[in-house]
Amino acid sequence: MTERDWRIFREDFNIQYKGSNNSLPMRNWEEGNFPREIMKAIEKAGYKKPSPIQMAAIPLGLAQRDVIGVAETGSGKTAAFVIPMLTYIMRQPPLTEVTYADGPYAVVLAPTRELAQQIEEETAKLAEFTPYKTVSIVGGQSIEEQGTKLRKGCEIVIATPYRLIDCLERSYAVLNQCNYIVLDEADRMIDLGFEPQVLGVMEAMPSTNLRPENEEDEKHDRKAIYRTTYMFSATMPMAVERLARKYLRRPIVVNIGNAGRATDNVSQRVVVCKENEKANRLEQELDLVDEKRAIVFVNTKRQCDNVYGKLDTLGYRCAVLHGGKSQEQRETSIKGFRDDTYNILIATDVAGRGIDVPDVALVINYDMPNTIEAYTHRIGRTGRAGKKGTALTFLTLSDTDVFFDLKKLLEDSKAPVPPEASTPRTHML
Ligand SMILES: Nc1ncnc2c1ncn2[C@@H]1O[C@H](COP(=O)(O)OP(=O)(O)OP(=O)(O)O)[C@@H](O)[C@H]1O
Repeated sequence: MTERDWRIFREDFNIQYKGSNNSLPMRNWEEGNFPREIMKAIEKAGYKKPSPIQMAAIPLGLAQRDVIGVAETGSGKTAAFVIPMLTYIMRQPPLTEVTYADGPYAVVLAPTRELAQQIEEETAKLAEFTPYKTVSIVGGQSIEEQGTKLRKGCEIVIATPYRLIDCLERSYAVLNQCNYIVLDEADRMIDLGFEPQVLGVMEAMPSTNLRPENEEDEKHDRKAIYRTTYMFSATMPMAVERLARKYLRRPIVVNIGNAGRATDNVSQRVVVCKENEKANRLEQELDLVDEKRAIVFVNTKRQCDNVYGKLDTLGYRCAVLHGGKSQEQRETSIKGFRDDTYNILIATDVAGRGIDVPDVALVINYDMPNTIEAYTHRIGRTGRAGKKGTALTFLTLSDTDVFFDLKKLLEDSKAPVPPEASTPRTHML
């Protein structure tokens, strides 16, 4: 293809690069030249063709370039970093009883337990035909058991930052030969105050393989191993850019679509109402959705239990997901929502990020979140993998702080803006 053809190809898939990049997008899986074990897993997963973020980011990971990936929710970011990660590991000497002691070859950090476990499932799916072991290191489970699993050795660790730092400090984990790190939902990890722990993990990795500051000093030996850092998220605030400047070497920014914009597959509706009208409206909406899957987001654990109590009494098949529940209760809720034991999940923002349950038809913001980023991630739980979805938000006079950002996002998405939500804040007060 000519340069003009490539430009048209990038425009068709809304792929934008920033940084000195000489890798071309991967138009189909065959162009990735992956080991056959990985191709077999991709075929078994039913991934007919790569999604745009995979087309752009996978070739960069294969070339061991540092990548900042910014894409809409539900666009396939997980496979976009897992596939090059597995290919990188397959290029390393197989680990043995002895060399396992130097730790894993790769680490993936995620902000929440649920997202870490979902990444572990996607990794297990894609690594099915390889001999590689993955250990999940998240809170809410016994750290001693996790230490035992780590001592047995693994190629990949998927972790939440706080628990991994705890394991490093107790010498349950070492990262002496880890040259591949992924920071998924990086903005959320910073929001949650995990920056010190993320820095601690980066510092525990060998610095000998950092790509040189200037390109001329790069080794021109194709077999050279450089540390690869992948940073992914659907929004990219300043704090994350600062982290990238500190730890990534001449990263290539891959932007698919307009970062932070709600996906086009989600039709958004906003209803302005009073707090005491929400329960009735919720019932009306759930009756319309019939037995399809719906997620109802609320802002507090108390509200979560309150809405659950109302719906359970009315006979709805519903479950709750919030930080006040035990890890076992949270896993039961997610598992039951996946296997259709429940078709309604009532959740706080712990489920808002990165949770991927197929065929969620409706997301209801029973409470409007406090930030527009949280709104974007919540509604991204529907309209995934190219399917359509609906998001309905109840807005009250106590949400005026976010009216302006919401109105702008709705206008950008060409979604209807209720007249009450478009009046200036002073008037509302
Ligand atoms: N190439 C593909 N073809 C079809 N389906 C895919 C492909 N890649 C990933 N998927 C599926 O799409 C869904 C969304 O993938 P994933 O969870 O990685 O999205 P994401 O961009 O990480 O979303 P989030 O921002 O919520 O983390 C998953 O069910 C995954 O199995």
